[in-house]
Amino acid sequence: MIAILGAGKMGEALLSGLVRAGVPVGELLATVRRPERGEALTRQYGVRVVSNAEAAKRADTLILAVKPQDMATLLDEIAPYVPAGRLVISAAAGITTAFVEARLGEDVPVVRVMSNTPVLVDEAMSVISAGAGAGEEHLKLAEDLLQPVGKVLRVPESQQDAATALSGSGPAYFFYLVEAMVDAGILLGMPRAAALDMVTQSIVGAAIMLRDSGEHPVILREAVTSPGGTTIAAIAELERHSVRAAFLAAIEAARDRSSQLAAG
Ligand SMILES: NC(=O)C1=CN([C@@H]2O[C@H](COP(=O)(O)OP(=O)(O)OC[C@H]3O[C@@H](n4cnc5c(N)ncnc54)[C@H](O)[C@@H]3O)[C@@H](O)[C@H]2O)C=CC1
Ligand SMILES: O=C(O)[C@@H]1CCC=N1
Repeated sequence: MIAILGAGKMGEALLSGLVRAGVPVGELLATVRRPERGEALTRQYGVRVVSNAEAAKRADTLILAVKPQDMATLLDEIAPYVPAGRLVISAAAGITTAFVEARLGEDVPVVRVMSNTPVLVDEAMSVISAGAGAGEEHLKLAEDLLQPVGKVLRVPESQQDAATALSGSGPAYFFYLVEAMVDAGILLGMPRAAALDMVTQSIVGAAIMLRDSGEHPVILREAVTSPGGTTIAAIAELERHSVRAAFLAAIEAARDRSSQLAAG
């Protein structure tokens, strides 16, 4: 039995992925704060919604998907019901495995995962790390759960805040870029729907080339950039506005914010 505690946006995305991956819905439990939310999840997926205490008692694997700020309260609530050896997977940004172990006991194996919303289309990037009490078998269990919904990478826990900043938040940067490019299309007099189509297909095509060609992004960009042409005119403006430096600073800020989240 697998329980998702705090089935909000990320929890529901993971839940839907597990269902698509063929986990029988009878093997899944969810917990929520608002009853209407629970009813909606049961209606859509047929999942049983239970209390945190019941989920902690019954499930072999607990996936914690509440906001970092709500994690201490949730852990204190379930601590009396989580027996030694139960696998706990924390999906919250910034929450360390030590934070979870300190509240559930050192004999509870904890795996920290940072996934992202493309889990909804089975294209997640999930980055996992083992806590002090978790071993190969626990990492393998977490991998087996996450592999059907995307790619899984193991990293040392010291790199989790960086992974959160890069791939956890990553989809938001691309959506932001798409918004900005569509605005540019509007500025040039393009209808919004057509602009969105052009930008979306360009980002999908570029992403697939990047993933499937094995080529370095610089090579792919150079192939688009003709001498004296249009692309270099645009790149010159991006450089003039320090867009590369802005990305470095932005992702560094996200990493720093992730490392502060456990403090509330
Ligand atoms: N949204 C995203 O792109 C990503 C989010 N995350 C992480 O996933 C976690 C959840 O984020 P979201 O899904 O965006 O937030 P959310 O607010 O949509 O989901 C959290 C859910 O937990 C519920 N909740 C809070 N306390 C509870 C309790 N004691 N018992 C039962 N349910 C409780 C809330 O009612 C809410 O529905 C966060 O820790 C975040 O850092 C990680 C990667 C990506
Ligand atoms: O913005 C956040 O804090 C969460 C973590 C990674 C993506 N969304």
